[in-house]
Amino acid sequence: MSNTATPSIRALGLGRDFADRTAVDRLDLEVNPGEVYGLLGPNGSGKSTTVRMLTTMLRPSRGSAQVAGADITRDPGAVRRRTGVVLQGTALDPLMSARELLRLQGRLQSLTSRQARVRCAELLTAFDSQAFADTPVGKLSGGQRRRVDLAVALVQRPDVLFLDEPTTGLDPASRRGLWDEIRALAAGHGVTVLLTTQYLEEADQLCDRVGILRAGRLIASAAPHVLKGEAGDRVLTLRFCDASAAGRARELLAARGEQLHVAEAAPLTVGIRLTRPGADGETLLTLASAGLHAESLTVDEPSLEDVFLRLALTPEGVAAA
Ligand SMILES: Nc1ncnc2c1ncn2[C@@H]1O[C@H](COP(=O)(O)OP(=O)(O)OP(=O)(O)O)[C@@H](O)[C@H]1O
Repeated sequence: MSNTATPSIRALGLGRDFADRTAVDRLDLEVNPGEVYGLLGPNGSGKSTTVRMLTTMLRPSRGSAQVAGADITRDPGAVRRRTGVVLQGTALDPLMSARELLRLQGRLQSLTSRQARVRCAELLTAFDSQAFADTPVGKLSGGQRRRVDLAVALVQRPDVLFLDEPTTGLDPASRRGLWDEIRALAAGHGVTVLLTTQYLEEADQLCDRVGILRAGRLIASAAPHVLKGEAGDRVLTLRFCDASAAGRARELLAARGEQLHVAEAAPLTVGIRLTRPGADGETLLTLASAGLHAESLTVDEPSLEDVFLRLALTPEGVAAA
C-alpha cells in the first residue's frame, strides 16, 4: 500500500457473528481513494456480510470501520450520504423507467427538480443508456439493468461505491462493458470501488488489489500479479518439430538440473519451471549450443485460479498467508 492518502475504507478487527457461526472474524482492511478492490472467496466465506457491515446495513459484532471518513456505527448517516451501493438483485420498481428512477433518486437526495433532471441526463449519457431511458426497467436485459442500477447508485456522486457481485448472470460482452464503466469511475472520477465477485477473471482484469476471504478471515490481500507471483513459478514451454529433438532437449535440461514441468511433457513439447531469474535465456542458450532449436516458445504465468485454489479452498493451516 504505497498510497499515503487517508484510506477510503478502513476496517479494524471488524467481525460479525450470527447465532451459531462467525460469518466474518476479525477483518483488517484498507482501500485507498480511487482503488478498485475485489473481495473473492468461496460461497459463505463472508463477502456479503462484509459489504453489509461497511454499508451500515448490518451492525458489526466487534471491531470498527470508517468509510469515506465516517464511522459506520457512530455516523451511519454520513456513510450512507457518501457511498453508493449496488447489491445482488437490486429491487428497482420494474414499472419505472431509468429516467424516472434517476430523477426520483435525485429528488430523494435533496436535489431540486432541475438539478435532478440535469444529473439524470448526465448519467444516461455516461452509461450510454439514452436508447432505453424510457423503457420500464422490468423489460430491460440483464446488462442494461445493471447499468441502470449503477447509474442510480451514482446520482449522489459517492466517494465510495460498493458492488456486490455486479456482473453475475451477465454475458461476456455486457460484463466487459460494465468493467469499462467501473474502471472509468475509479480512474476518471477517483471513486473508490469495493466489489465482491465469484469470477477470478473479473478480479484479475478489473481490480487493483484482491482480498481472498476464507471462513470469514482475510487470508491474502495484494495486487493480482503479486498473488500470482507467489502462487508458483512461471513455466517456459518449448515446442519442437519432432519428438526426438524434444526428447534430447528434455534429457539435456534434466542433466543440467532444470525442473521439467510434467504437465507440458507432450511428445513435441518440453516444459521447464523458471525457478530463477534468467533461467529462460540460459535454457535457450544451452539448447542452441547443442543444435536444438525450438519452433515456438511460450511463457505462462500462474493464474489467479491457481492462487485461489491454493489459498481459498485448501484445508485450514495448509495455506498460511
Ligand atoms: N442473516 C443471517 N443469519 C444467519 N447466518 C447468516 C446470515 N447471513 C449470512 N449468514 C452466514 O454467514 C456466513 C457468510 O455468509 P455471506 O453471505 O457473507 O457469504 P458470501 O461469501 O457472501 O457467500 P456467497 O458467495 O454465497 O454470496 C454463511 O455461513 C452464512 O450462512
